[in-house]
Amino acid sequence: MSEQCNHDCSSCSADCSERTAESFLKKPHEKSDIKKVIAVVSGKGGVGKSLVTGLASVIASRCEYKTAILDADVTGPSIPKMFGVGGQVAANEEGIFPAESATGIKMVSTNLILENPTDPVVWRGPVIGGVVEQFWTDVMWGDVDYMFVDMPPGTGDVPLTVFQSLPVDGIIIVTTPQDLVSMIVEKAVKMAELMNIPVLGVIENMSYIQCPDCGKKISVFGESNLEAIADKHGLDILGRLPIDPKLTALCDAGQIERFEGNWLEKVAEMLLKMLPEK
Ligand SMILES: Nc1ncnc2c1ncn2[C@@H]1O[C@H](COP(=O)(O)OP(=O)(O)OP(=O)(O)O)[C@@H](O)[C@H]1O
Repeated sequence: MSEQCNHDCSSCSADCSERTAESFLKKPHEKSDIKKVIAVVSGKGGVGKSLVTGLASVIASRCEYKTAILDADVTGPSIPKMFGVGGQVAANEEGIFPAESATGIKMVSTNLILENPTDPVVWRGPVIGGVVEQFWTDVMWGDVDYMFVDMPPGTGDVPLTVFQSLPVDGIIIVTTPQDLVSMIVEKAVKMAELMNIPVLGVIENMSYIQCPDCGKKISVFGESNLEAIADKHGLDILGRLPIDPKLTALCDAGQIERFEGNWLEKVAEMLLKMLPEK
């Protein structure tokens, strides 16, 4: 403990015995009142984490929750495009105003900060972590029931910063049916355990394709071993998403809010249980 200790670990860099994981938590902006924070993670890139973040947010919004997305995938932000949100977010001397989608989902993303959204983000880990923290501390989010955090892929430096700085209530793990991915799911589960954050469940993306003529489901990547992994770790399976060209088209057109499909009904049930009062 330093001699001038004021017991506010967030303003002190000393690594003393008084410091707890909680003390790394950053305070949100005073104009933010965020009830629940759910992080969407994947052990590796390209499994559809952003798509699941988008769909879960649309479901929360359809359940009439005030919904927001913090796009923590700073180097590969895809949320604004999926929602057809563009331009730069506004700011004043007090802070940053989040952008809003057509149905009123609030969001902040690096792509809404950069002058040109096709500029690559070539920042080092600590800078990226700092940007995510600022999305939490400097954005005037207002009243939010559910905030979904689209995490950077993997279990590295930036996810660690996010888990330490934001009061994450639970995580959703996104996976695909390949065998390699099951190992990666275990990494995500173990990271959540280390951080003491509950795993709300797992969603398998690209689970199958459905024949448009006969309705048969074809497991393109082979049979999934999701049940075995879920059993091993006591995880709920929150849904399985097909590979659906309509979803791709909606994402590309910025129309994700129009998706139809009941693949993630269990997500709605979970949200209604976590926050019965709106
Ligand atoms: N089940 C699916 N059906 C159809 N298209 C899909 C599906 N999953 C993902 N896609 C398409 O792939 C694109 C990339 O997915 P997404 O951005 O969600 O991956 P990601 O895991 O977030 O990637 P990264 O981790 O690299 O950021 C989506 O915009 C969508 O067009």
